[in-house]
Amino acid sequence: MSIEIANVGKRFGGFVALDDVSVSIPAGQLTALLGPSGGGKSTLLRIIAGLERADTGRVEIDGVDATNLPPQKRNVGFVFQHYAAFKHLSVRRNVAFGLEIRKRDKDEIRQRVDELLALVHLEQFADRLPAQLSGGQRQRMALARALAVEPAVLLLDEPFGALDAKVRKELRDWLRRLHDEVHVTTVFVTHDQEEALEVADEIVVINEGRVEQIGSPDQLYDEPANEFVMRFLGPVTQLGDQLVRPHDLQIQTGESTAAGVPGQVTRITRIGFEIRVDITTADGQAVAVTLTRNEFLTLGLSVGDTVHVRIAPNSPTTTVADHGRAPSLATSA
Ligand SMILES: Nc1ncnc2c1ncn2[C@@H]1O[C@H](COP(=O)(O)OP(=O)(O)OP(=O)(O)O)[C@@H](O)[C@H]1O
Repeated sequence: MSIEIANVGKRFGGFVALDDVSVSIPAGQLTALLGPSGGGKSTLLRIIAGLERADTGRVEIDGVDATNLPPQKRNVGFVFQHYAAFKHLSVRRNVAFGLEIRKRDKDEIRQRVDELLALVHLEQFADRLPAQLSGGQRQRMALARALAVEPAVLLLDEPFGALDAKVRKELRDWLRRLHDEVHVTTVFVTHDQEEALEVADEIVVINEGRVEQIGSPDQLYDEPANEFVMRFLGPVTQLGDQLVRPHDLQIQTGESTAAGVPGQVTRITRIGFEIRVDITTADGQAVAVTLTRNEFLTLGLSVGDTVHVRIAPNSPTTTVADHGRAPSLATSA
């Protein structure tokens, strides 16, 4: 089911948490709300769920005005970062909970829970207690429980936030596959740009209560709407007044290649399979370039070499208004 958020505003006392936010989420899509901490992502998710009231604006779910509907009338499933399972109930009973309180038929519940446990790959853990599961398994149980009542919309607030990097990555792949199978309209909150870029069909970048950009991962990466989006989605460096990704810079050596900005290599650092080359331009600007190992070896660079740096054709760039800003390699999040 589709979700339509129109001109939503929310204040906490004098603090503006959401400022005139409008987002259309088509049915069946996997959408990420991405942004820095405190930007308003969770508040927006809670407003969609009905756990929080918007001060202004409208929320429609499947074409129906849900702005004033209580959470239980919205047909949404919700999973938080720190999921509270019933500790004394087995995994099976936890997943069955929503169906039991809806007084569904016993056989129907059993069949549905079996299907769900298979879907989240927890069949062999059905009779364990939540405390006997790993963090990742517990999150999968939480998702099975949220899916049990067949919500029209699944809302996930940093569902993998508390887990270690490897498990997060596994669950990310798994969420993508699950979504491809089940196609329930899903909105998840994350502050991790890699997670959003890898998993989502569409990303809503939210910062300081406002939508900075909405687009597919490719659109955001290739056509960032502004400096904030460019910086937030990955490492950037600055050449002149242009903000650019370090791997979109080209280094040229030799006399005949005067195209580009002259500079001197100040440092060479190997980072895994990439090489980072720090260059100080003739104007004194510090620029970071990343090269593949092969590019680096072909160029045969050493510290102290004089080179020219230029932006590769068709690379995404944004113009930086503030020239005084630190031009070094910076990653957000
Ligand atoms: N109930 C509340 N009372 C007062 N302020 C609140 C309340 N809930 C949220 N806020 C404030 O509103 C802002 C947005 O919070 P929100 O949780 O939506 O951000 P977020 O983008 O989800 O951040 P995080 O990734 O840290 O969860 C924050 O500055 C927060 O302190």
